[in-house]
Amino acid sequence: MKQPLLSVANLKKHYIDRDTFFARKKVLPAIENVSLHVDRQETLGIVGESGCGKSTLARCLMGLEQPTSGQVQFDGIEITAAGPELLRQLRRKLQIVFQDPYAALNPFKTVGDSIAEPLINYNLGNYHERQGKIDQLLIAVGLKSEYKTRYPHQFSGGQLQRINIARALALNPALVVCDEAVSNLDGIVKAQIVDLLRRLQAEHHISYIFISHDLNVVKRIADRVAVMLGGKIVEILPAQDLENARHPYTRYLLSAALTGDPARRRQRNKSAALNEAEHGYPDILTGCALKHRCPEFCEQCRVEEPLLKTIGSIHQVACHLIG
Ligand SMILES: Nc1ncnc2c1ncn2[C@@H]1O[C@H](COP(=O)(O)OP(=O)(O)OP(=O)(O)O)[C@@H](O)[C@H]1O
Repeated sequence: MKQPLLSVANLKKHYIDRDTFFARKKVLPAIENVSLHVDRQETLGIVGESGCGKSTLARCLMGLEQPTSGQVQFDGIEITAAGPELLRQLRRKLQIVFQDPYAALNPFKTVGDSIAEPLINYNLGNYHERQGKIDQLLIAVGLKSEYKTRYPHQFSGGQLQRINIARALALNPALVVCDEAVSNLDGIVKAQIVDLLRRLQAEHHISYIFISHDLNVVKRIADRVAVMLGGKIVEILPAQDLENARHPYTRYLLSAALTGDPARRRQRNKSAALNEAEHGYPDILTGCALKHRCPEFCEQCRVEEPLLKTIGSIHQVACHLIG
């Protein structure tokens, strides 16, 4: 059997919140027992609402943050046990694209200099070779090579994200983590960047971890989708099976993603009204919100007492969406 490019086993990250006034410590479990893998040239989508632990997971996978426990193996090498030099070498193959394309670039540097930065850090090529590589990268992401002398403020958000992608590709990575990389972009530009990522994947044989709170975008790019809730992965399923997902939280996310369709929205309003009449809660979250009335649901999504707070806020979001 082929070894996955990335495998994660029982990963946990707990933050400590120190209350200086009362000198007390509170443990904040950001991620809990996460296990997953990413194959070569595969895109794993990670979806979940704000605060569910997606970015913390990304930072732990990249070796940017030390997990509390668990293992992350990249290309057969244990990242969590790697020393600084090994980590530096591994990072060549592991890149990240962040949400805010402007903040990710130095406003005082030309975009050419920003793209050249990783090449200089790893001592790759001389000045002329690097200029050639910058030209190639800009063209690969659909921009003109002349743009390399311009500054970030001279570009649109979509163009800036293309520049960030070019920089992420400079070291020929095997895995790129896209952490809400298209969330700040408008509809058509978002779709163009997703298409660009897919083309680059085919051309450069890259794997992606594509993190987003937007299931519609994830469906467009991912081969498999991991659904996160309260720091845990509640299910991982092939993207083509999403519509038939059985897990109530995945169904809730699908339902929230459908709010743009007026017919579906009316249908949901009707079923929510029926459920509200019966249980006092909308259908999607009946089980979670009414834990004690529906233990079967809670067992299914492994909801524990501390998570009920998160569920409570999700419930409010759902009520809001249903209107
Ligand atoms: N450095 C930190 N110290 C303490 N708590 C943290 C820290 N970073 C994240 N957290 C907490 O961990 C939880 C998960 O945060 P995280 O940013 O990973 O969520 P997320 O799903 O990426 O959310 P968003 O989509 O809003 O960025 C949150 O409750 C957050 O407050």
